[in-house]
Amino acid sequence: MPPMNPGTKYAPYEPVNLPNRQWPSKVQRTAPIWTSVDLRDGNQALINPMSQQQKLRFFQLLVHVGFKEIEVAFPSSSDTDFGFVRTIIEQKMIPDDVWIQVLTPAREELIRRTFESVKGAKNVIMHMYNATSPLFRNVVFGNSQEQTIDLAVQHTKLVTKLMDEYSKPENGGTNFRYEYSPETYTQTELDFAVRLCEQVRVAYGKASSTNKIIFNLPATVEIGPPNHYADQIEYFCNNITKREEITVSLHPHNDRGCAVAAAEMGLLAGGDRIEGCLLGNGERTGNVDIVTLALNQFCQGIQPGPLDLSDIQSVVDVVSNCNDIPVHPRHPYAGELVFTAFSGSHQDAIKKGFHAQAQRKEKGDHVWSIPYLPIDPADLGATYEAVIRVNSQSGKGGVAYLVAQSLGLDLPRRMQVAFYQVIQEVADRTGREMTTDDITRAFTQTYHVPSLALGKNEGSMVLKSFRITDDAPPGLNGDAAAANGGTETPRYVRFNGVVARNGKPHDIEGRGNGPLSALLDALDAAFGISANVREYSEHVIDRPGVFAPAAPGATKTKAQAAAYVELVDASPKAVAEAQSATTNGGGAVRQEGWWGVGIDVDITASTLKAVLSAACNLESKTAVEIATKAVEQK
Ligand SMILES: CC(=O)SCCNC(=O)CCNC(=O)[C@H](O)C(C)(C)COP(=O)(O)OP(=O)(O)OC[C@H]1O[C@@H](n2cnc3c(N)ncnc32)[C@H](O)[C@@H]1OP(=O)(O)O
Ligand SMILES: CC(C)C(=O)C(=O)O
Ligand SMILES: [Mg+2]
Repeated sequence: MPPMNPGTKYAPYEPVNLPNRQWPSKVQRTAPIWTSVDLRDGNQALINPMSQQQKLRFFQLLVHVGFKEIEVAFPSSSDTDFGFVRTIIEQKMIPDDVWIQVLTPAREELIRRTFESVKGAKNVIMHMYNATSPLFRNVVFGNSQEQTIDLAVQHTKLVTKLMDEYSKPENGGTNFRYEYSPETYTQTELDFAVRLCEQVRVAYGKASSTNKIIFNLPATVEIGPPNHYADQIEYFCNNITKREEITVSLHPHNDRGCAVAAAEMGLLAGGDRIEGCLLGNGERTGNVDIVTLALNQFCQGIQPGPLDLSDIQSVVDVVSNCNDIPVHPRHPYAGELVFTAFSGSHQDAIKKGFHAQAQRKEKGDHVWSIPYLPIDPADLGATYEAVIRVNSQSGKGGVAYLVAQSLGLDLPRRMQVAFYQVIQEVADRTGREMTTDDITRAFTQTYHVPSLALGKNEGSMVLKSFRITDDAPPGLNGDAAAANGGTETPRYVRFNGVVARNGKPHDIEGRGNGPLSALLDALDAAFGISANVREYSEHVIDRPGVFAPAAPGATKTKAQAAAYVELVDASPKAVAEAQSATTNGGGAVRQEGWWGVGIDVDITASTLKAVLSAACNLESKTAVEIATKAVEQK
């Protein structure tokens, strides 16, 4: 069968003749009026429309989020909808500054029923619609253009009359505004739609600059690209008279997946107001998603009016529960995975971005600028925990970021590589994502860092006590330093200490030009562990985390220091092997290094502990096994 030719089946949209269009060079600087239609358009699209209880819960969320206009029902459709409107009015659940909106078709009995439903409410937007496109005129109503205008005009006059009645104090004293929707606006001839709205405005007779009539221009079905919608809105704004008495409202649906873009371009084209649903529920592919729209504005530095989405998880919970539709994990801003980077290069950039941002902040620059994160997750109530997650696609940057976040440790770059290799191996062996908890446990166990929170693994050699004393041949240390200006002099020290080896205490002793080399000398003498230091660094732990509270025995006021040491095996056997590998390989072969970490309030003690931690790993060469066990034993 030959492939179907869509050109014979589907008609393209009709471009708008708008040679001097202005909207493409405009920039949005203010928030529109936001109107939620979750409880009407969203509700009518559900497999099971919401119960009274669910509608109440949803309504409370909408009020809490800050909506001042809420389409609460299609009251003539069912007892549930009618009853819901009565409940929120009679139980005084509508804040004084909130306008409820109710939708009715242009049918007399349904309009009357709709007015009955809102009796006694303080502020009501009465919303009437009829479809206006040729397809609907011909197929659904069998109406000409003039008959369609007549339908809208006659029923608008009825609306005006009923508004007069229901606004009398004895009938409830309601304040009314009128909204009219030429349903299927985007498929209607534009000049006809404008002519129709002009006549509706005249029939309404109450529009003024302080009581604007709302013309809601729906993309009932999204049939063209977003620039087409914008052209249609700009055309309407240019051609309707008394623009100052009109609120132009946008009501995009998402059939082509472009509702957010259509709304944004429609605002540039002159729209004042948006009707949409939280997280994009609604007929077929949904109404425009107000969460996305509002947060798109927020991260352009625009306060999205009264809307407060700083607790996005509550929004997700209520919306998905009431609609009984889950939120996609990649839904903009709200999905579970939208702040998460698994891949190594993204993690590396994010980690560097956070570091640079902290430095800029110290200089008073607070502007958010982090690679791959268009918005600060904290602004939506999300934790940074979600930002970086580690699996087999992750790199050293991500692992180091999690260690820094959970333990407050800034690993030296080459140690990041070493620990990353351990974690990669563990991820491959276990075949699953490494959680922050997994990585934290693996780290503390691999480097033998005892922690109150994470239990003990002190390794096979534990420092119990120590003393460092000057041990210079006569004339060196202080004397020689004084003699040559106090700068270049080697300083000889003696280490005396007790190290428990596999639980058994040993008095050990050594000499060197500093505490670190003196301890290495002692380890060689006592246990035959011969090693050289390749890298050493230290820092104060100044971030909240597992090690921020003082360790047992530490004074509360003194911060802990972290020391990192990399040792290489200096035994004659290892040195000979390295030499022969270099000779046979034709180039310098870098010997494997073994890292250790020490944490203590005393900087010398943290250094000595780091040496012992590295020495344990050098001796046992089982870092990956230890880490795997730590993860699996959880
Ligand atoms: C794009 C939108 O979202 S529009 C909103 C749509 N939402 C809903 O329809 C949800 C609630 N609706 C309902 O509960 C029902 O449809 C009701 C109660 C409004 C009406 O029910 P029914 O009287 O059984 O009519 P039904 O739903 O079949 O509507 C079709 C009739 O209404 C007419 N009609 C449709 N839209 C309109 C309108 N906007 N104004 C006037 N008449 C209309 C049709 O021409 C048709 O008339 P006919 O029976 O003489 O041929
Ligand atoms: C009732 C109207 C505004 C509507 O929901 C639509 O056209 O999509
Ligand atoms: Mg709609």
